Amino acid sequence: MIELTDIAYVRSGVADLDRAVRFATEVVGLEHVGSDEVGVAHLRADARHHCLAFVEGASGVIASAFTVADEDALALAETELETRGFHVWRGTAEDARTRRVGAVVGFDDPFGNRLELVCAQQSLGRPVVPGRASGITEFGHLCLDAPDVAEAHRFFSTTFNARASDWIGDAACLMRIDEVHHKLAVFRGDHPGLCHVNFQVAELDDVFRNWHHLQDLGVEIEMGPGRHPQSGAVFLYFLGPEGLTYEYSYGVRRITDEAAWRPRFFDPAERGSIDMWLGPTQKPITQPQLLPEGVRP
Ligand SMILES: O=C(O)c1cccc(O)c1O
Ligand SMILES: [Fe+2]
Repeated sequence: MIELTDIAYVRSGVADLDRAVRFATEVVGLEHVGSDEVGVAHLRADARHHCLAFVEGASGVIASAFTVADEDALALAETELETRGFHVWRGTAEDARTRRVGAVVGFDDPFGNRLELVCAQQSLGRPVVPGRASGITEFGHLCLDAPDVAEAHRFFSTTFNARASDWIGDAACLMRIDEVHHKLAVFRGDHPGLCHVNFQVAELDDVFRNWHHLQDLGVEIEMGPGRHPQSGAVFLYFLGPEGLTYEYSYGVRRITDEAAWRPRFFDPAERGSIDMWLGPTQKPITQPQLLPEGVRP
């Protein structure tokens, strides 16, 4: 089993690099880490050099990356994946440099998602310089699409140290690789892809301040503010350029007693299964006399 130590970055192709970078900095509140590289932009949320890299070219996710402990772990992972029948790409020194990692290997998961394993991801000592004070504290999780969520869980939990923290029927599986409720989620989708990238914010108020700010800017709010019953986080999903969905959330639970935790099974057909602030679907009251005094339908 390959031990993933953390999520590292998402690489995403963008047709309009400047627009994607402006949104990620001025709207989302990430830092654009300058470099001499042409056609690639590194976005920073925390101590990682970057957690999001936009690469000029065709729109769409290129790869989602996880860290392993060191070079030896990476070599073992490469061998393990090859033994399991995966074709493994070993990046060159330049591939590693543009990713700001010590070394990188890549492969396609059984569902067509390009995954990269890296070691020695560069950290930056200086404070993050956010493009806007959105309260982002860290890159929280990444969510992939796969046609069969149960199969995806089987893959990630047998090939790697991912454990199911909670299920939303056959629609989603939220998996942890450390104490955080989930760093990786898989949502059911007809095609491989990146469902969303999540950024944790410092305060509950940041979710709502960002909500107002995004509405003022005319950004499409996809869902929320709401509260996930799984991680307990208050969330807000919104749409960035070229189909990249961002999620702010605050208050993700940590699973500190590994032995005691049991995954829960939420029903995607239930309105509250992804947002516990949504009650059962209200049927319109057709008998006004049932309404409290002074309330009109
Ligand atoms: O945080 C969560 O619990 C969560 C649940 C469903 C979907 C998500 O994206 C989440 O982040
Ligand atoms: Fe999420």
